Amino acid sequence: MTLRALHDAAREALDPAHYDYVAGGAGEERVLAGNERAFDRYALLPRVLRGAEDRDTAADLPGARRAAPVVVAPTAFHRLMHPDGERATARAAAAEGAVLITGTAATTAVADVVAAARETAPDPAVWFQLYLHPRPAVTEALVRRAEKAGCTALVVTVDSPVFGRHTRDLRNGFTDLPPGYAAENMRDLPGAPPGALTDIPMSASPTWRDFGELARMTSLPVLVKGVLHPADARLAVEHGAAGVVVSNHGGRQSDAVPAAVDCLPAVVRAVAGRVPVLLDGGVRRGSDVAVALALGAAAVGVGRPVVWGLAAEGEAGVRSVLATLRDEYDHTLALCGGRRNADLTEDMVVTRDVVTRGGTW
Ligand SMILES: Cc1cc2nc3c(=O)[nH]c(=O)nc-3n(C[C@H](O)[C@H](O)[C@H](O)COP(=O)(O)O)c2cc1C
Ligand SMILES: CC(C)CC(=O)C(=O)O
Repeated sequence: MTLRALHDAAREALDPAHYDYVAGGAGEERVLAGNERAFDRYALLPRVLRGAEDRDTAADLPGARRAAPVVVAPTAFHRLMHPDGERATARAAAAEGAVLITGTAATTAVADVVAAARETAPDPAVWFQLYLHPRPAVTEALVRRAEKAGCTALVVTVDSPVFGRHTRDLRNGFTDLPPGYAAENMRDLPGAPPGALTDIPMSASPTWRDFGELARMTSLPVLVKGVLHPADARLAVEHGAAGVVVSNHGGRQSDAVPAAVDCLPAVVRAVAGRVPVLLDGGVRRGSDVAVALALGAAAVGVGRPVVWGLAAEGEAGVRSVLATLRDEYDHTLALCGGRRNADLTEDMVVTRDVVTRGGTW
């Protein structure tokens, strides 16, 4: 099934309020729409006669050597989308050699997510996404939980000092998990009530100093997710980040920010090769992956398409999304005359209006 067909099947399968939770964004959903539209503006200028055989698309990421360049971005509540929930997503990602970022808002505990991944592959890469909790003891407990489970990296989301205003959720009255579901990673934490959406901490107070403390409390690599400004990318590296994820949270936080991919080149320049830069938001085809990699990303994250695959067909649906993007990307790489991700360079990305105007670039 194509990604579009999986989306349509997911819409059929899901409770409309749950569909809207995934599909929707903040405010008027301008950023949500803009993330995808931004990719439409870019075109790839191939190089020819370079030899495009024996392609190898593996990426070296923190805590994930030779991973697929397409990473599963953290998305909440997989058991609402399919009875097999995060376990299905974990098995699919492991089978496809993709990093899975599971998060604090998962409806399956991180130890069970890693165990499911290990049923499929001997050495899967599962990263754990968290927020900086107002109580440092809770943040630390989450870190230890992820370490004990066998996660190979942590991802701290920094674009959510407050919850996003998801217009559709407010309209549908979807403001918390239904009875019978919980954010399982929030159970039995020091001083934290168990598992409701509102227990998932989004403190307005953390600073780079708090991030630095977190990075020092663990030997795992710690990435920062939700950076758009190049100065913040520089600060992230200075405070010990092992990677930077350029992201506007899929248009679910501010509805006034630029498209994620449009922020990528400046962040790549600011980071200057010191750590890998990842990008998520609006990646829907292999050529989007190629554009992001050419603009300097080491890998991309996909959010909604993975959830559509899960809702439509469980583990097989997620595998199909990851395999489709991988195959399309590999094909695009060949058509660009490339054998390695690094063969895609910034000069090969042009904006379509520049081409049509016949201008110089
Ligand atoms: C349903 C849903 C839930 C999400 N939950 C989280 C989360 O718990 N933590 C987080 O850092 N990002 C979360 N995100 C944002 C994604 O990690 C990612 O940034 C975004 O989905 C990328 O855009 P895309 O959906 O266009 O691929 C969520 C996104 C969606 C769609
Ligand atoms: C439970 C939320 C923290 C999940 C989230 O980040 C989102 O819905 O965008």
